[in-house]
Amino acid sequence: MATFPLNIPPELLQELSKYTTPTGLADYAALALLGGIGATYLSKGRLWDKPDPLHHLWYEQPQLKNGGQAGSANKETRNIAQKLEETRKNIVVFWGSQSGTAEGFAHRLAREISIRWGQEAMTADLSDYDPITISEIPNAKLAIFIVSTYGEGDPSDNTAEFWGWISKATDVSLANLRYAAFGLGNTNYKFYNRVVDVIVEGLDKFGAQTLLPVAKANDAEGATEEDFMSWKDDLFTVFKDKLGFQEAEAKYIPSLKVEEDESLEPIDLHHGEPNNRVEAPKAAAQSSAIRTLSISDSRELFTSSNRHCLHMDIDLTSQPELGYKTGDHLAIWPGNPDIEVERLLDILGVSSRRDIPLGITALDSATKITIPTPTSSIAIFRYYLEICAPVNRDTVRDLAQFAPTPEAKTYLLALGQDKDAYGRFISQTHINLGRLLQLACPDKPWNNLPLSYLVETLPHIRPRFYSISSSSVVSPRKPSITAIVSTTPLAENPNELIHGVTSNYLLAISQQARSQSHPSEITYRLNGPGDALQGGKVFAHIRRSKFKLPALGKTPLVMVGAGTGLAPFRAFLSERCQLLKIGKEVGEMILFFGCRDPNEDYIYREELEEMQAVLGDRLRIVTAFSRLEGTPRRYVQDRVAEFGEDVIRVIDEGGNIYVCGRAGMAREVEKVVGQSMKGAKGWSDDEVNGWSKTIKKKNKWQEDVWG
Ligand SMILES: Cc1cc2nc3c(=O)[nH]c(=O)nc-3n(C[C@H](O)[C@H](O)[C@H](O)COP(=O)(O)O)c2cc1C
Repeated sequence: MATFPLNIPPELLQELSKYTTPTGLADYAALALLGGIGATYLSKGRLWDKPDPLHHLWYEQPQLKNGGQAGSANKETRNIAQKLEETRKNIVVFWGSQSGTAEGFAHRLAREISIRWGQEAMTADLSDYDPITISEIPNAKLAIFIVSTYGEGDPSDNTAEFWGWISKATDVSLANLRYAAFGLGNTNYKFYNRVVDVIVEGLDKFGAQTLLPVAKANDAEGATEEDFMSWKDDLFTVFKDKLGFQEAEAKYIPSLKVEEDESLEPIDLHHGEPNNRVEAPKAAAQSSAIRTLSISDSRELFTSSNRHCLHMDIDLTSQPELGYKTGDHLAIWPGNPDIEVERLLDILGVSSRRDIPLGITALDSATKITIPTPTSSIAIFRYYLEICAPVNRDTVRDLAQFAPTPEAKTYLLALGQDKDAYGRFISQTHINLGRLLQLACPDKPWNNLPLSYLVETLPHIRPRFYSISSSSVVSPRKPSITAIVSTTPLAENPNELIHGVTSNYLLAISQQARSQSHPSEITYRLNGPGDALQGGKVFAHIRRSKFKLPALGKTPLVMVGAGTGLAPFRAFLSERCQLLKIGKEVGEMILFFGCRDPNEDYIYREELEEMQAVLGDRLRIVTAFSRLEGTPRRYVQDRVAEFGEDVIRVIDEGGNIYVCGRAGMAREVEKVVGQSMKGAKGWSDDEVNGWSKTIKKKNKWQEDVWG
């Protein structure tokens, strides 16, 4: 074993030596010393996928917040059959969801099953129950699975345990289980809807009986919502024709009570602080708890007509327990813009009662409350519910029953009737709830629309994830993020802009620091609940990622990034510069970077040039510009194809390949590298596929991609 210039406890050294090659460890030991972060950095790379003996050094264990009822299901039975029995439910809708879509579908489905089909149904977070207990669900009951695929064909955090069980279980009989399954995915990803496929394969293998063929939503087509609704129609046909369920008029029956309670003191309320109590246990293995973090610096990397790109440094000094590793993600919890919050309060007629304490209670023991209670309507609309998203067609039809006038009712029923017409309407308007209510009935408040309906129906605010663009060695206490501010003109009405919730919230913070207003004059309560965010702070947490540099500095790298997909490579390169500065060997690197125009959105250009000067011919930067006047459009995948020979040589020499950006781009890159492999080695398609599977398994090909 190499000797270490660090004060590392012997037991830690012994543990580390199991996972890391001596040379690689030496590189990072030296770096760690330089970065002033001690031995903790040594856990990067290979330790990642092993049980992490150093976990506590990096990631604070999530802390549950006292008070409130949210998450109470965790204390209850983990046997789903027992839970169904205790709560007298006939149907369980399990959900596995990362960003909330599958979860929202599960709640909607369970409610519709109860209301329209008179069947007692409950939803269940897959992580709340022991997987084996599905084998005890009696044949008279039904289980429905709604699960999304994430990462690279991976389960969501809350599906991980169930997935592990169903993939590995032996000797299980599910002969009693009757089920239906729906998957959420996107064909831009290589492993399209893999999670639902694996789950269904497992259920069938163990003898479960399916009610109807598995169905899948494809987000690439923007059709997730309509795919879900048509599967739901098919399921309901089975209910009627095969199971003989009787259909009743769909009338809202609340499963929650949301009630004003003036006896509560404001000090006891949840004013909008994020819901660690619910979020933390689900994400415990992957994430830190949600914290209040300062933005120490922010600047615009570029500004064009309706595009901004922000660089922000986050300060971890007030959170000594919190750390990150190069390649991790930072999750930002946004607040909704004032204009939409006010619109909803007004249209519901609750503006003057916005601060009155609200208690939320479950009306039956199978209902889990996921908004912290007690709270207030202003907190609910500003911080807990996703009020800016376009309204789905099911909700449009549902809302008709609460309409203040017969005309508004007729309008909503007609609007929600036709799938294609509604699709066109949404692409022209991207209409959110407040705007829809205003459109349907501009003159009267919607007094009959219960808050409980909105709490049950609207998706809950989720954080947005950003790939950290700094190196944890170079900048251990200041992770940076690089955020493109999303402002999309409506396809059919380019003067109307759709503002991305989190990125515009970040832009407002950044503008405030410069005493300027948001360019579209959108305002937010930037001081946060109870002024917790005063002075440019955000609610945020750090999420572990598998996107990691190899342990050895001399391992060659190919990096392919488009737009803000450059973010993690800025981190990788600065880390490698640091290695070189301390006399370590650094391998060859090729960075492919794509953007529109070098004069518009070539982010971090000067920094890259400086790093190029340090790294010399170890780094080659290959650019692709898609909108440079007078030149043909070029994308990163075109450049990777051009440099195919070099890419293959680097891979053959043991190099790693990294891709960061949109999933569609990542697929194109994979295609062109496959073609280069075929040309160079005379391989067949099968051989290329086999090779690509193997190098991904070995973490030699890693992706950090999004929709
Ligand atoms: C980072 C990321 C990775 C994804 N990976 C996959 C994938 O490997 N396969 C797939 O079919 N869909 C993938 N998707 C698409 C999601 O499954 C899809 O957007 C789904 O609607 C999300 O549902 P949820 O909100 O319930 O998690 C991915 C989406 C994101 C943002």
